[in-house]
Amino acid sequence: MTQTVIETRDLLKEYRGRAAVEQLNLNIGKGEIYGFLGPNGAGKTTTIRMLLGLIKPTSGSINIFGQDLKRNKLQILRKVGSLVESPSYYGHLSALDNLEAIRRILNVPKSRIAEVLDIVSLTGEEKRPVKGFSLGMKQRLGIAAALLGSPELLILDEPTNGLDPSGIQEIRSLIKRLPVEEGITVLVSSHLLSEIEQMAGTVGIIRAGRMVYQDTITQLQQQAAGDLRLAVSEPEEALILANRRGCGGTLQEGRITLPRMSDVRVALLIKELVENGHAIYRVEEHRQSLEEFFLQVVEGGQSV
Ligand SMILES: Nc1ncnc2c1ncn2[C@@H]1O[C@H](COP(=O)(O)OP(=O)(O)OP(=O)(O)O)[C@@H](O)[C@H]1O
Repeated sequence: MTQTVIETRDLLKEYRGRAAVEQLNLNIGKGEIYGFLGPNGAGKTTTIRMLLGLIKPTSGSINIFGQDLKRNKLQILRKVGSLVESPSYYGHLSALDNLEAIRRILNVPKSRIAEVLDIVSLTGEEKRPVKGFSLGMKQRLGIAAALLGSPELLILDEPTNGLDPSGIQEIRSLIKRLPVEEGITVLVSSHLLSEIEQMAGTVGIIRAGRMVYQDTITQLQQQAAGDLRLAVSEPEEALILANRRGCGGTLQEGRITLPRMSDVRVALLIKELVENGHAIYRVEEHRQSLEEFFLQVVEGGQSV
């Protein structure tokens, strides 16, 4: 069984009596890339700040590496790297000098700087002043800084915000390599499903402070898969036959619309329709795009 790295129970954070995060039960397994999705103001940053011990939950519990964050904060946070909001630097200093300042605080070997520069593909750029870096390079330097302490868990809050497509691509491929090459578990937040879809194995969708969906990307894709549409010669009679088989179909614009069902059931239904003299003109799967599904989830129109 996969080891759990982050587990929250009924996490609640209130600001002046108003819940920013409510009944949040996160479950993140070791070596996962967990995509934490939600529109602006949904409560992602508030959750992340609680996970990093930057703010205290109003109630509920946070377990990281199997330990209670409240009781073992320092011990836990020593193994966590993070990038929350834009990283801050000394612009006039080089990437190397910026990393060196953090290295001294963390008291890690000097050789670690070259390692993290290599991981984020900034080797060769380390002597340039950071103020001349592109936004994407600055973000990568922020990730390098977060990796200096050889964390087991990396928490990134909207790391691609404001980046151009090539910057987004660089960060994405960097994040994807981390569990495989460095054995790091990653929690990455975003408000864009398209971005998370391409790197995360599991997603948690938060809406108005509450988790409304938490499962694998594969499962999310299956949920988004739509219904089946049949164009047949005698739709009314065909629908009666299908519903006698418990298919739960309806008639829409002269076509039979059926909820998602297994390939075997589809084959049996078609066979039976043909045997009963129906001509089948078309069998179509109407797929909802993942983005449409996501919007339905975050706008509250879909129960998942
Ligand atoms: N310090 C605070 N005081 C009062 N309300 C706050 C505070 N911090 C956050 N909130 C409120 O909590 C809710 C969640 O905010 P949060 O920043 O966690 O959302 P988010 O999902 O990270 O969104 P964004 O992507 O815009 O940062 C919002 O309604 C916000 O106004």
